[in-house]
Amino acid sequence: MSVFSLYWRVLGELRGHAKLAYGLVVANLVLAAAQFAEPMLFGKIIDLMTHEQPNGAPVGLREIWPTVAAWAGFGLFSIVAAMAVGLNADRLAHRCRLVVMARYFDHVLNLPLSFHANVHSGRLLQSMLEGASAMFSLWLSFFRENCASFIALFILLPATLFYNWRLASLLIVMVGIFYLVTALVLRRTDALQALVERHNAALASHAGDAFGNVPVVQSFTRVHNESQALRRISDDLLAAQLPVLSWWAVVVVASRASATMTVLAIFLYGARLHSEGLVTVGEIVTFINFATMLIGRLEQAVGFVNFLFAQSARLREFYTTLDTRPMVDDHPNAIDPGRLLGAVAFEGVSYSYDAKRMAVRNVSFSAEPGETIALVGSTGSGKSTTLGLLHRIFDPVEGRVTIDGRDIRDIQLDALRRNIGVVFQEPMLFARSIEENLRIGKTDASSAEIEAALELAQAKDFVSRQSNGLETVIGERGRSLSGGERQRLSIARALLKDPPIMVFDEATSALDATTERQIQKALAAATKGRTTFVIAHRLATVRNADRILVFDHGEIVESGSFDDLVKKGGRFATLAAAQLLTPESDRADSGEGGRAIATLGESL
Ligand SMILES: Nc1ncnc2c1ncn2[C@@H]1O[C@H](COP(=O)(O)OP(=O)(O)OP(=O)(O)O)[C@@H](O)[C@H]1O
Repeated sequence: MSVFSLYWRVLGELRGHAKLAYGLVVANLVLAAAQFAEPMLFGKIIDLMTHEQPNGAPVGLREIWPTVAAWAGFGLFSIVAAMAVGLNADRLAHRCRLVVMARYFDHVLNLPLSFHANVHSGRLLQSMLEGASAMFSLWLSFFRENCASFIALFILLPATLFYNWRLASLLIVMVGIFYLVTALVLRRTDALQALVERHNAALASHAGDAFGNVPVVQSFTRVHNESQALRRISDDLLAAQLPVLSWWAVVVVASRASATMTVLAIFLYGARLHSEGLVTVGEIVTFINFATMLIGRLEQAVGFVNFLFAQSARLREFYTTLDTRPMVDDHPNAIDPGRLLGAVAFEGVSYSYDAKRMAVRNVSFSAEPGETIALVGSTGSGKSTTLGLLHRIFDPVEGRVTIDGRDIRDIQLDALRRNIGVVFQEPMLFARSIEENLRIGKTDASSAEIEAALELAQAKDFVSRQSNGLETVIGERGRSLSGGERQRLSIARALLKDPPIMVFDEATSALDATTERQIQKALAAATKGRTTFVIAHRLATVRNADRILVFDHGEIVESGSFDDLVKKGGRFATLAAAQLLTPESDRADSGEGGRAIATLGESL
């Protein structure tokens, strides 16, 4: 998108307040005309004062006061009108800034997880704030300055030809030269400005990345290296920025020089025309005022173009996100089936992230309501992708997923997700109170329901130990809680939602043995009466699953109950042997993890 079509789109954002916006444009037109009338009336006053009366007496105040009064009237009107325009423009810009921010916020929250997997959340926040504030400045400058400048340059400047075409031609030549110099500088700086923006983005993303990984930076003693890397980017940024600044300095010098030259030319040419009786002194004064005013407008216009180019990368990034369409969307005939029973079937499902390699290939299985299905297999074998297809993070490229016999693409997305509770590997809690975090599962949950969910999730004790109980605010991503406490809260949250289908995506993999045992109890409660899918690396945790699906390279290579699979002596049996049947070697190999497995192995 070119810079000017970008600007056009930014102005188009005002369409929600079209009446006020058009009113401000008309007010600008009137204001620009009044500002042009002032020098003309001033020139008239000079002419009246220098015009001798027939009796040779000097012109008195009586002869000139109506013109002076009109001049003062226009001046006063301009001040009041400019104030009214400024105030309303300010209000409009503030209102619209909040509107576009809210639109961006809603849109980003609706974008699929596959989009969020590839974009840094800090970058999205920055883009929302910077994009909206760039728009705010552009709207404000449009109504306060650019609209009046546009009218002055394209309507009133040609109109001066009717006033005195000779002096008007000088003004037009000056504006023409100014335009050429600016266009040249824009051409020269276009590529450089793009480079500046690239370095700016690199600077922001490097800093964001480092801030997000402070523990790693400190423990790996990388502070110096990270600072050095930031300085290198800063040096590149400065190297690209300096030539751009030099070119814009050329514009400033050219504008000052052309201002002085134009005033001088009007003065000299005007003096010659005056000696030939072709202009009056008042007209010369009028045109000198015109020139000064136009130069002011041109300087404003250059400042604006410079600002627009500098903001273009931010605006593009803002609109790129806003234009990203969710890959999964509601089918026009999609329905809300209410609460589902939870009979899930995958029928020949395949999915590819990059349209080259299949992450999941021809996966078929079914689960009756209330059954527990475990997905196991080596890392990267397609387990999370398979379950992502169940709650429609993305849609299959082949095959279909059904619930209660209905293709999930025929179910409204909100309705589908209301029926599926997901406990993520990373608990993902909000920097809000424990209660607010739990209520995300069910906004209108009663105190008794909250208590019951906490009890089932084995979370009641630690919550009551918090300084403010349920009111305790748990910090960014729940950092003031331990990993196990966070995980139990996320299970309680899912339990409050009370969906017929539950998905546990490696919910216990990062926990110690004691916590894992507590969470196992919570999981057992959470799965009762629901169709449950569990991704697990520790096979002890899926001992009681109704069916285990063993994944390899995106395909199901074995399926059956724990005992059947162990008896079969295939891939699962090998994995189980490594984890459960040789606890001694595990103990030696993996310390605490080994002990956990051994303990669980014994309990099986
Ligand atoms: N967002 C993504 N973009 C591109 N490829 C992806 C993405 N997510 C996963 N993949 C690829 O798809 C394949 C399956 O990944 P998936 O996460 O489903 O495996 P997994 O069995 O759940 O692994 P793990 O046990 O390590 O979580 C892998 O090769 C992975 O690299």
